[in-house]
Amino acid sequence: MIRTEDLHKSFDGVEVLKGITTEFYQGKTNLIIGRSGAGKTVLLKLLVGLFRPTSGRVWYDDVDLYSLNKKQLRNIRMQVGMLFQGSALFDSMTVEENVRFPLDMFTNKTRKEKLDRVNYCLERVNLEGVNSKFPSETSGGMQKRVGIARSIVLGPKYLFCDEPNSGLDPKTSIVIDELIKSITEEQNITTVINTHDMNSVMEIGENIVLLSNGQIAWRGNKSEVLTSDSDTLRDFIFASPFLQKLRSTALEKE
Ligand SMILES: Nc1ncnc2c1ncn2[C@@H]1O[C@H](COP(=O)(O)OP(=O)(O)OP(=O)(O)O)[C@@H](O)[C@H]1O
Repeated sequence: MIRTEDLHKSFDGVEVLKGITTEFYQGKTNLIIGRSGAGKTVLLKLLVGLFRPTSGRVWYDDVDLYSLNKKQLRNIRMQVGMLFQGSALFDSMTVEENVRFPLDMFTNKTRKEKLDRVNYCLERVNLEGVNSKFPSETSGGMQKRVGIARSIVLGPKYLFCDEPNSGLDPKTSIVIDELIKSITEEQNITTVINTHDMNSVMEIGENIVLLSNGQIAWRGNKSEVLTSDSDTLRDFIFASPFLQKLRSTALEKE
């Protein structure tokens, strides 16, 4: 589990996060949602340790992230997988080399052990046999799956995904969402996903944190979305008249 405790973050005196206290559960897909500028990326960066909070704490289970020295931080980082927006693959490396990269960086495994692990992860994302292709020779959805294989190659306890569906069509997005959810469950990972995607909210929203103006405006799961009486949530999720009508119809049928 990851827990934040009264997290504040300011830039040049402007407060962007105003006291975030919440929990992200193990074995679940935890979603951070909210309008542009709400503070989602800043929160994700604080969770990963890319920014320091102005005040407050981030707990990885019983470890206080911002009290760690460099060596302890490196140990925690080895337990963290990251899936970046746009996949962030190295263009000059093959798929195999991309997925192997964290193993080369952080482990002393033999070449054979690394290859076995890479092949296992590629198989897990249904990409066996593409080892020698370059990212430019694969589709956006395949690149995303290579990114997922790379993010799980070290067997992370914690997985952070920044807009995993950006640039993907709705069907491929669902495939990626389902893949992240099933890997999260099967490997009991604490997965935190920053997303704008309403399909993701309704498909894999097991613990949803809605940020608005740097604060938590609502928290719940996908089945609570439809019936919530939070105005902020309703304005965000059911932004179009079409979706508002769909919601009213669903509520009438209850
Ligand atoms: N490094 C920074 N320095 C100064 N201000 C920043 C910095 N990073 C973010 N901000 C500000 O923090 C606020 C929240 O930004 P953030 O990127 O977290 O929003 P977001 O919810 O992720 O939006 P989007 O969905 O558009 O990515 C914005 O007003 C932004 O300008």
